[in-house]
Amino acid sequence: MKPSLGVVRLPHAHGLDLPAYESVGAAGLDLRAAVADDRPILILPGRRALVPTGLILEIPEGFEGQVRPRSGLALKHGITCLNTPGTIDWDYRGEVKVLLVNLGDDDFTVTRGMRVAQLVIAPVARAVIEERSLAGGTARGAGGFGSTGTA
Ligand SMILES: O=c1ccn([C@H]2C[C@H](O)[C@@H](COP(=O)(O)OP(=O)(O)OP(=O)(O)O)O2)c(=O)[nH]1
Ligand SMILES: [Mg+2]
Repeated sequence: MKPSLGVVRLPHAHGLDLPAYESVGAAGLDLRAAVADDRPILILPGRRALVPTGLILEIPEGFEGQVRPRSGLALKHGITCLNTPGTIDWDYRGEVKVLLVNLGDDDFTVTRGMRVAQLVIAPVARAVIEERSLAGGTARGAGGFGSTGTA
């Protein structure tokens, strides 16, 4: 069964489309910038900006929201999410915001309604924490960071 995602639109998101899957198989819902028409956000190269979505989400317990970059913005403009994937906890009831960073060479302007990121709703496991002393060995052991070779 599909989880239902509650979406509350704050006043500055009125008139903007709700997050939507842009194709039948899209994993992510595109998130739009809820900046005012006359207050676009300018992100200079190397700088970051917190972009409001104007949305409060009610994510069902047992799920999380992952705020991920859009590949088109990354490829064309070097715009990505700094803390990718951003984590939206199911119990968060503040406005969802997108932390963009400009890794490109040019200024980038975020305008009202621009699709700046995408939100993936994913199941999340919460572990029971048990403190232990290390018991069983594994073939990998402590090998990592390329220990299995490069080719
Ligand atoms: O890209 C993001 C990442 C987080 N959040 C919100 C929802 C999330 O539930 C909350 C906390 O995020 P996170 O746990 O990543 O940040 P923190 O630095 O650990 O803050 P906190 O101490 O509030 O958990 O901030 C966003 O709106 N956008
Ligand atoms: Mg946290």
